[in-house]
Amino acid sequence: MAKSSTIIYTKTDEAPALATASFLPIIQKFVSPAGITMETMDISLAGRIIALFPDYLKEEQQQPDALAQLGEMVKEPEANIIKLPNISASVPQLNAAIKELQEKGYNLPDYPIKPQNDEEREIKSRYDKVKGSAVNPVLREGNSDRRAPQPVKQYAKNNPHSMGAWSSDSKSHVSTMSEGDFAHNEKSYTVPSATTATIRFNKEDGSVVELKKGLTLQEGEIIDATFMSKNHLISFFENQIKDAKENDVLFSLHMKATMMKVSDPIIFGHAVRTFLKPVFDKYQETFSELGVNVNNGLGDLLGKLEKLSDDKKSEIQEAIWQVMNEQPDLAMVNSDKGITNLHVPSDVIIDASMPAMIRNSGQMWNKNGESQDTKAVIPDSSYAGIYDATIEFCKKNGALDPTTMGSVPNVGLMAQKAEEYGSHDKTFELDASGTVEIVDADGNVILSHKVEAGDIWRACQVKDAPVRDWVKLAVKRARATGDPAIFWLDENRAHDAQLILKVNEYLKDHDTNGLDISIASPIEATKTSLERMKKGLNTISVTGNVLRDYNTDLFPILELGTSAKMLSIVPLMNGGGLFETGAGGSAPKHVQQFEKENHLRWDSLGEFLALAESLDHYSQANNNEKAGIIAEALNKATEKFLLNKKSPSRKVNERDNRGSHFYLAMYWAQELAAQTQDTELASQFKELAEALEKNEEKINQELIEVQGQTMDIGGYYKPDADKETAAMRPSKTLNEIIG
Ligand SMILES: NC(=O)C1=CN([C@@H]2O[C@H](COP(=O)(O)OP(=O)(O)OC[C@H]3O[C@@H](n4cnc5c(N)ncnc54)[C@H](OP(=O)(O)O)[C@@H]3O)[C@@H](O)[C@H]2O)C=CC1
Ligand SMILES: O=C(O)CCC(=O)C(=O)O
Ligand SMILES: [Mg+2]
Repeated sequence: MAKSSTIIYTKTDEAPALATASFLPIIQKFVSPAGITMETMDISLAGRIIALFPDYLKEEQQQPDALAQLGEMVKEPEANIIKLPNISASVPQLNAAIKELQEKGYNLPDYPIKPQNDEEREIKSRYDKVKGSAVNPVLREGNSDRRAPQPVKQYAKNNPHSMGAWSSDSKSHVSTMSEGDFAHNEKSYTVPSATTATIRFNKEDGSVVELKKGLTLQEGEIIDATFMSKNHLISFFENQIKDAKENDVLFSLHMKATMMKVSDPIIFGHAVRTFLKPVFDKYQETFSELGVNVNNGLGDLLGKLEKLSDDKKSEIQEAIWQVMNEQPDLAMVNSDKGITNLHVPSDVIIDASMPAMIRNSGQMWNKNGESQDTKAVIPDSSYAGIYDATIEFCKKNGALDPTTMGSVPNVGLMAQKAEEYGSHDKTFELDASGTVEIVDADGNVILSHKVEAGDIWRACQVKDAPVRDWVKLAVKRARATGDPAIFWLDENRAHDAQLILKVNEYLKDHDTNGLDISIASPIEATKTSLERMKKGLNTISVTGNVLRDYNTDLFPILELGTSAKMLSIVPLMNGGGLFETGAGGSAPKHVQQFEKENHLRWDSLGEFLALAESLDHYSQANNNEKAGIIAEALNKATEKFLLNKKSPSRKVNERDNRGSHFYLAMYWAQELAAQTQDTELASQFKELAEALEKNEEKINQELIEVQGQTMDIGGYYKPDADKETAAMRPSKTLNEIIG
């Protein structure tokens, strides 16, 4: 049970976890006068791994399964959770985290990629629970409301970020499949009455495999099935590699291998294999012996070569470089270190990578560290069109102007593992040709596909209650803002056609008088939204789960320069509140900078916004006036923070994340001292405000003088808690004031 006096602040990974070590003590100081306890729950990758293996660990090493507990909590009306971004681990990240924990004395088993016996299969199935996007879908028992708050938008208009210029002769473009992909093979069905289904694979040789049993389907639920044809995918890659070479553009693959943890690493693997086909043809046997898993990227292959004798290693490395030379240049993740777009599946994540490319004149980095026109390869065509439409818009109109452009907030359907993002347990790479079918409890075949060996088949679900709630939230946002709302749904797509029937039906439950609510395909909706945006007008995008993810990086990155400044609320369907911080991730490169020179450029604005919403929700849910006043003061402090430009600098020896927290605290205390609704609170915070003001210079100095040195906090995935605290709270003066 969630206690009603408690707000949960999640402990996650990387930059957000570092920021928490500095910011949480400040929060605790400010909320305690309202009787609120801030409790942390550890959902970091390391924490989640440890929680999986109590039977392998010493008692003092064990940790409870905080994610499972939170998963229950979000269903209770008292839930009030601030959720920071966490690592959605690819296999290379998972392996690195396991290795770090093993080195710290945790007797954890290795992750068995190809389990050989029951014990290994059991270990793998445990690890698969923490792999990829394993946190967000569990916590998201509500739909999402993501937008740029007014002061943030105003700040961007007054202080525009750089936007790379676009020219009409840019060769950059999006390439996507025109047949054989998930989009083109999709079939969809709305369940008339509750049933329990089975996913059955009738193989060509006559054998039958039950891929999944006990799939419960609720009345009114939409279920889709589709597959990606391996043959079509490979010939698509072959054509695109050739085309990139001919047109002298960088080849760049954009996937969501973290969130789409089953399908997308396989697709990624096919890209690597196709790119290096002659090498794979020649050395397949050696690669199998080495246990190369190409789904983990070129990095895995190169790493495994280290096990070979020097001669053999050089021979294969030589062969790889030779093929790489003949192929088009790859977009680079890090040109200095020679890390390509195909090295690690979690290095290039489409939601963040495509907007970054668009903001950078449609260019990515080549091996010489120069930016160059790029072919963005997005195999499945379900959503690729929105990036194509945006790129074509920029070619025609030039870059958008942050000082005048409008906004595209989002209302996203994501509750209860909606759509593709809940498909992992129903995604299969097929080992033979045959027919995959979903069969209901009465033996009726609901959906069926003919497949070939190597195809990736998947089913996606969306329950009825989340759809109703999503429509309600869309109407609410349209009413609150007066802005037009567009449901981004394509009547020609099987799933969307089913959803459109529901949207039209459920809109009737609301007063939509005077509101401008329409339905348009994602491509048309992109065009309309961009045209309006250029004129300074706002358009609410009401989308499914994948476009929620894409749009809440795409538009914010163009509008605000980053999605870190988004307000990201999840009104939980049972009445609680989940407050996500920003729309971005955990920015691993910020940690690298921190370790190199003790400067953390993570901007906690997302945390400030989420915290204010959480306190406001708390105040209303518990009739706690003080919490409301503290929330309002925080919002005012955040405005002042923006106005006075106290965000972290990107450069060492200037104010970083820690210094930005100091300013937030000072402004927050000043606002609380100045308000007149609660004189007790005012007097409590007056002294604090004065102490912070008086020591401003000294604290700044203490926070900056520690920078410029390497920083070791005793680990990456599980840092040493004391070292982390010491690193993130280096100002003695500030610590004494905060306590
Ligand atoms: N909700 C969640 O839990 C999410 C988790 N993730 C996870 O995050 C990791 C990294 O993903 P990636 O796709 O690189 O996306 P990120 O959002 O972490 O990073 C992309 C870039 O955005 C900028 N950025 C994002 N947030 C901030 C911030 N608060 N302050 C300053 N800059 C910020 C940085 O750019 P620059 O430094 O150039 O300014 C950063 O390099 C992955 O493990 C991914 O799975 C990703 C998205 C959401
Ligand atoms: O859960 C994840 O892997 C990423 C989530 C994400 O990118 C988002 O919600 O915007
Ligand atoms: Mg995202």
